[in-house]
Amino acid sequence: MPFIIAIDGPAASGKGTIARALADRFGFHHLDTGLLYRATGAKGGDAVAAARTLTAADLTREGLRSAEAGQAASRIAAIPEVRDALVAFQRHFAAQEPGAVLDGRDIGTVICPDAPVKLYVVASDAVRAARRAAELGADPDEMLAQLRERDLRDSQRAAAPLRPAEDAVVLDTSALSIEAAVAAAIAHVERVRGA
Ligand SMILES: Nc1ncnc2c1ncn2[C@@H]1O[C@H](COP(=O)(O)OP(=O)(O)OP(=O)(O)O)[C@@H](O)[C@H]1O
Ligand SMILES: Nc1ccn([C@@H]2O[C@H](COP(=O)(O)O)[C@@H](O)[C@H]2O)c(=O)n1
Repeated sequence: MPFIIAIDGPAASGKGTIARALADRFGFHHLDTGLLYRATGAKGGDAVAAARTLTAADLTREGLRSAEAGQAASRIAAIPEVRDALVAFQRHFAAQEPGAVLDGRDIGTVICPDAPVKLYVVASDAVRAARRAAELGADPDEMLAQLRERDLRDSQRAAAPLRPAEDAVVLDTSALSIEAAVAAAIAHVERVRGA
């Protein structure tokens, strides 16, 4: 049976960084599920049709990591039919041997509710804005406003809102280096796997 690691949390909290490192460390597959929503939003037109016809090529479109693509993704991610269209792909991905790491907003709550490891990665608003500003070469105040707007929309939507699963372990990376955050995540996975 594949070992599934579900990682959720608000924007720029460090989910993807930790997810990639865990996949690397344990030899698991990794899926950044935010990319599915970014690619769907970037296709334009009818979002439900875009989600239903998403291809691998759509995921390589230029500009998907931009702040604008993140905002567009968050708007279409509130549409239940868009989310429904992306569920099967994510669950199929998660079923790969020897295991998979998926990061997003609803992995522990909706996509893989039985995952043995669920991490909910957080960091303070100011830290997240500073990290994203450095990453995109953007203004930290502008990033702060955008992150807050996106988090609010993601956590208040009716369909699969952003929230920790009841059995998720919260990892606050505000004061942690990337190395320290990854080490904490690896230690948790090893505890669960050894249990
Ligand atoms: N512990 C950390 N210390 C310093 N910088 C970090 C840390 N974790 C992540 N970063 C940096 O912060 C930025 C955001 O991290 P990352 O992309 O992993 O966040 P995310 O939660 O996956 O974001 P999103 O949900 O928007 O995809 C990246 O530039 C990353 O290198
Ligand atoms: N499982 C997920 C993943 C993402 N979203 C939405 O997509 C937006 C972009 O995600 P990033 O992780 O790439 O920043 C995000 O703000 C969510 O609205 C989602 O709903 N569920």
